[in-house]
Amino acid sequence: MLEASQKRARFITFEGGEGVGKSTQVKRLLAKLESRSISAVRTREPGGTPHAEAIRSFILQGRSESWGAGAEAILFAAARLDHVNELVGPSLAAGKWVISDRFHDSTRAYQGLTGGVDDNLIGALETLALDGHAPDMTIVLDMDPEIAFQRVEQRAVEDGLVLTGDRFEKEDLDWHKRLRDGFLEIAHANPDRCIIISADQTADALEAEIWHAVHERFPELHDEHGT
Ligand SMILES: Nc1ncnc2c1ncn2[C@@H]1O[C@H](COP(=O)(O)OP(=O)(O)O)[C@@H](O)[C@H]1O
Ligand SMILES: Cc1cn([C@H]2C[C@H](O)[C@@H](COP(=O)(O)OP(=O)(O)O)O2)c(=O)[nH]c1=O
Repeated sequence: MLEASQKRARFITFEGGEGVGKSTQVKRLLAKLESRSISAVRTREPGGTPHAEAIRSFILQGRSESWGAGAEAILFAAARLDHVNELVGPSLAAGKWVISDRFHDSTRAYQGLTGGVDDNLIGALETLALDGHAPDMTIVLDMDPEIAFQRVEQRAVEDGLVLTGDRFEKEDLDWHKRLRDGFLEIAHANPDRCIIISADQTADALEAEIWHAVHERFPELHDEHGT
């Protein structure tokens, strides 16, 4: 029998470049947990709360682009602090698992490793914004950005949209390759928390691999909910 402390709600984040399938897999993992009667909430960054969504629109419309990567890192952290205080922390305290489409590793990868923001600033912002709520597990979806771009284009066609690209989707391929390396570097530096999974497989196969990894990581899923 597991101790009560081992049954606490878990915080799982998905990370990776644009179009690797994070949103798709966040939804699928949530459905899987709910089908096992585990209460869970789906959220995203930047965003998740009204204040954080306001910061999201501001940044993704490109309005802070000229402020530089350091100021943008602070804006993402401000959004994160609100998200953690208003949604992540209270949900976990209420016993709900939280599954987030991006979290603090995105600031480290985009603004830090790719954008050149000093590691000390990134580290200080993490301490402030996380307020002790580091994820229990981070799934890094890894894929060649060229293939991911094709997916993003396809998504735009399916949605009947003209692909204009937001603030970061507009960066060139070399930038996205550096970003990919950044996420891999973060995952290798945090092997207890992060798992790297190849996103270059069907959504069903990816869902199965992710569930296997989550199931393996959290013993409480074996005890009460089976596979
Ligand atoms: N495993 C997959 N194989 C092929 N296409 C996928 C896969 N997962 C998602 N897609 C499609 O690729 C596009 C981007 O997926 P999405 O989940 O929105 O990625 P992200 O959240 O990482 O930007 C969508 O059109 C989605 O339907
Ligand atoms: C959370 C976060 C996101 N971002 C970027 C990554 C994405 O380009 C954008 C979020 O837009 P989003 O539409 O969620 O991108 P995707 O579909 O690829 O997940 O913001 C940062 O640069 N820093 C951060 O801390």
